[in-house]
Amino acid sequence: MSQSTPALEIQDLKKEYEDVTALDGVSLTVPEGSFFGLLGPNGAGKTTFINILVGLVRKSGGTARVFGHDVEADYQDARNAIGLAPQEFNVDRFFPIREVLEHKAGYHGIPADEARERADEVLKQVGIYDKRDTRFDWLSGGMKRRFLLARALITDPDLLILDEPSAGVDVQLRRDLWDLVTELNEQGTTILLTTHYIEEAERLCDEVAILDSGSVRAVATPEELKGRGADRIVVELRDPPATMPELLAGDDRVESVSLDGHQLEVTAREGGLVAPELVRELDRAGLEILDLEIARTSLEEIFVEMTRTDESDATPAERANDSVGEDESGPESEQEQPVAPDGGRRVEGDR
Ligand SMILES: Nc1ncnc2c1ncn2[C@@H]1O[C@H](COP(=O)(O)OP(=O)(O)OP(=O)(O)O)[C@@H](O)[C@H]1O
Repeated sequence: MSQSTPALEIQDLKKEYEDVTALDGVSLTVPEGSFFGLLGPNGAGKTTFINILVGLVRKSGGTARVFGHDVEADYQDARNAIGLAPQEFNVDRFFPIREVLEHKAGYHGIPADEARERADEVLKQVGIYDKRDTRFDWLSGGMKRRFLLARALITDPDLLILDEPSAGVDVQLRRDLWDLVTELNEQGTTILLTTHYIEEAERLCDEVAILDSGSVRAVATPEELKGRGADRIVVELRDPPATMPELLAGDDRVESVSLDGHQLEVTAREGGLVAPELVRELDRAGLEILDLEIARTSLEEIFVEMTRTDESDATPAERANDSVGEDESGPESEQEQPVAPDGGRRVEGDR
């Protein structure tokens, strides 16, 4: 396997704002070409992390390199490699959006005629070319998001950073954004995405880091993370016995077995592998199965589990920060059922 320079190499990165520790020694490697998700609750340190990469915030310690360029010692090269679509609408509001893009391109050293071409190209790419002579203020909320993406793409960056791109956008735009960034990633652009929509990370990212209170809790593929939670196997029995024979004895993947009426419920890691063994044992015991369902743990549940403990000890500053995240439409999977709320769930397990 060829060894390319990682898009991001972060070692022991720290940031303190007076008495708040926003980053508490973050180490991460984002391989070139990957689609990497940075997940974390409000106040976890995601924006601080991004702002250090683009030179808006000065780190208190550690190192951060973008394609090998140190974000401080080699600031210009590091910055030129990044296209950032930020959370806030920090745009020059008084110029037609095409001009804003041309200025930005010029700032990065792209000659004027090329800048115009490039501006048109990215406006078409994000689907707002017909608004090219409109000023930013007059765009709809969704168009503003599209524009931020266009502005991030104007320099044809090797690393595209999307900070909460789906906040407050409708389903159609979200899909469009997903298609566009997937295509960019397939063409070789490395993507760093921060999101509160776990479904988004699950669909798009090949690797995610879970950041909580300034520390990385886990780095893994969404699939691996889901594998760390307990799945639920629910079996409906035709004639449940008065006393259930012991099932799955000695299988250390199994966390609980319970019978409620006709319904037998087993919680276990690797539910898909445990289920056939359960079926064999029930069969041997002469118990007829009417229905069987396996509910896999969602990434959402894993995420909530990993970040829950610290929520109650959040500092007032952290809690206050909760209100910063502008009126979001809320998590999409509130209806998810909790699995095995017994504190016994393995979330850090490394198999
Ligand atoms: N300029 C600042 N001065 C003081 N504290 C700050 C500053 N910026 C951020 N913080 C604090 O640092 C911590 C991390 O904030 P940050 O904005 O990086 O989190 P986040 O993960 O991006 O949150 P969100 O999801 O709400 O955007 C929070 O406790 C926040 O209150």
